[in-house]
Amino acid sequence: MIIAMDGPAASGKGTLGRKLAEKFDLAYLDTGALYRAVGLGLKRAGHGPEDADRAAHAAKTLDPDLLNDPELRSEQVGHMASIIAANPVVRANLLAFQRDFARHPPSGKAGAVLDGRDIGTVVCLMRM
Ligand SMILES: Nc1ncnc2c1ncn2[C@@H]1O[C@H](COP(=O)(O)OP(=O)(O)O)[C@@H](O)[C@H]1O
Ligand SMILES: Nc1ccn([C@@H]2O[C@H](COP(=O)(O)OP(=O)(O)O)[C@@H](O)[C@H]2O)c(=O)n1
Repeated sequence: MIIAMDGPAASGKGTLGRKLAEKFDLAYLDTGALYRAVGLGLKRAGHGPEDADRAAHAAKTLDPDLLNDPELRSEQVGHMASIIAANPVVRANLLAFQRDFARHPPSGKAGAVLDGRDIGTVVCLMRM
């Protein structure tokens, strides 16, 4: 089972998505965190979000440890994420990560909840 939570910022995707994942024992992925993690990785390496090639590479080689970093939620990293999210190569590279998570949820879970702006429209289409 895959549950797609689509919606704009602060519409409650994360709140409801986490609750659904807990209730049905599913894996949960906050896809905004992926874009934020790319931003945080660039920031730590001393680069800006406009560096398209570096952002694309960082998205392909995403460091999963960054997903749990407290700085992920900072306003600066959120701003970087919004610039990075406009890069089509970054989006394509993160698509692979998201689809893999949906197809093979971690920890042997029977399904996944994905939250983001484009889950039902792009990431988790019927024939992905
Ligand atoms: N059903 C709800 N009723 C009232 N407030 C809510 C509800 N769902 C979420 N919120 C609040 O709205 C804010 C944004 O929720 P969040 O789940 O972070 O949104 P998103 O993941 O879509 O950005 C949070 O402060 C959260 O506590
Ligand atoms: N599926 C997604 C999730 C986030 N994003 C972008 O990633 C940035 C960070 O998202 P966020 O963590 O603040 O998540 P929201 O609660 O704003 O959806 C935002 O600028 C979103 O536009 C995206 O483009 N596609």
